[in-house]
Amino acid sequence: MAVVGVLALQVLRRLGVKGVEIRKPEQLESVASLIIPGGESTTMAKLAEYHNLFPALRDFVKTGKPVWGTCAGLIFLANKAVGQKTGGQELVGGLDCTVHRNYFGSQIQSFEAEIPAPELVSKEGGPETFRGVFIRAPAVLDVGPGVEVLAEYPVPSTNVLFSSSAVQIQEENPVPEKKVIVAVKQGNLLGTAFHPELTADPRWHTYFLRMTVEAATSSNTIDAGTSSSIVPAGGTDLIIDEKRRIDLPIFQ
Ligand SMILES: NC(=O)CC[C@H](N)C(=O)O
Repeated sequence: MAVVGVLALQVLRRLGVKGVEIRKPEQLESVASLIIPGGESTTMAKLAEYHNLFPALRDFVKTGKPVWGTCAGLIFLANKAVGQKTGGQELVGGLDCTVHRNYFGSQIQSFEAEIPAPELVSKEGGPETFRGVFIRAPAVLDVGPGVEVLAEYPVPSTNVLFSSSAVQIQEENPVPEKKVIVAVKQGNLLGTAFHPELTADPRWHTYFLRMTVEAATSSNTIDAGTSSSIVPAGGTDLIIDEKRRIDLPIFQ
């Protein structure tokens, strides 16, 4: 869990953005947006409970400031999760969708795939697809009306998935390719089932930074002034104000 958080911080650093680790509820008051990274959602929930972070995290979501949940973070953000350990786990909620915690199976069924994401490409440019790294990954089973689907993984019909997942494919009776939702957006909430910080492609990060800048600008928390620009791989400039640098915290 910590490793993923550190990797995520490295991507932000590469992009010239300051990330801070959130360990106490009051730290959430001074940040413009929040990334809830991957890990193991049951353990993360226990830690969040122990540090009394759930009420502050829910309040943060309600402020409308951008929150990005990736992998276990996506599970955290979902209104509903299935496939949980006995006794379930507390969720932050806010993202109107149902996720399956281990949709693609166990650790050894982790995989990588090229996935199209038209909305990401329209904002960040670059190749039509991104490389999705799925590690014991969740998937979104259904979404509410206000949720935009940003990426779907066309599960190859030869793939035999985890027996208790929503899709079961028997070899003697192959079903046609099924599209599984792996990235969603609802207002300022972003959810991804994969690990973008494990690839060299910064576009999901710059996409979220753009959301952060836009939200901060519209709520007038950024002064006009000297600004530097981040040029993501896609080529589109992302303007980040240098005077009041945006803190992008990693909750882990
Ligand atoms: N890579 C991940 O974050 C895996 C998440 C894991 N399936 C969970 O339940 O938390």
